[in-house]
Amino acid sequence: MTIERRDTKDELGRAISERLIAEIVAAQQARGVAHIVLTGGSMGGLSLQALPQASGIDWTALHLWWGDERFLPAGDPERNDTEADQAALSALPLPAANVHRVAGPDLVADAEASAAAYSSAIRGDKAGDGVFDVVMLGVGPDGHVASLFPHHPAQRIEDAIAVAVHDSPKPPPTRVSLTYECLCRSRQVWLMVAGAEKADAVASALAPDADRWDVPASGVRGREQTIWWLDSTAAAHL
Ligand SMILES: O=C(O)[C@H](O)[C@@H](O)[C@H](O)[C@H](O)COP(=O)(O)O
Repeated sequence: MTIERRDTKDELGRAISERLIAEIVAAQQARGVAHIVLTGGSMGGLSLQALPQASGIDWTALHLWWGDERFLPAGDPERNDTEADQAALSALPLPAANVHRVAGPDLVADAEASAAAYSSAIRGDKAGDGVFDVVMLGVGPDGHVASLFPHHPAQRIEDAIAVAVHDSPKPPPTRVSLTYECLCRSRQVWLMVAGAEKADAVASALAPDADRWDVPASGVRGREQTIWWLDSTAAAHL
């Protein structure tokens, strides 16, 4: 586990974005393809900011996924992918088929059907082992990651890649999330946190006795690397 600190949220976002480009290039060199999981939240857009100017990326060999999605129709301003589109994706020369969106109510009957379709997409992909190169996750002030919330039963689902989440404490109430099992199969997991209101969650997640039921962010790790990207205010209680 590594902690990367930067003074401000902007510096943090820039550093993440530059490192992301380096990891995409490295994955493509090593395995011919890069599978990256994006996050919503305020760090989501910041993490993508340098991509439109990146050189050295084979755009046809880059696949993008999401750690969670709000169960809303395509293009809804509240969807995590809409935010990513606006932040950078629409400016990237990426084949549309490489952008793996979570289906909303315009495409499937319910969040269960969406989670099943998303799981099949991950399983059926060329990297069908579900091993992502980098999973990026924002962390909520309550310690949630993706749509795995403290004391929420969706956290307890096993033997699944993605789950439907109902009655989310953070609106909107219906979502689809990757499971711990899937997230922790990734090579690298990055937890990206900025802001004083997250300092307690960061300290709790990094405490040696942290329990993921109480602090979901403490339960995700990469197989090769786990990086906590923190600005100075989020790191204040460490
Ligand atoms: O669907 C969501 O609600 C987001 O994906 C969520 O999980 C987010 O990443 C965190 O809440 C951190 O968000 P901020 O960085 O905006 O605080």
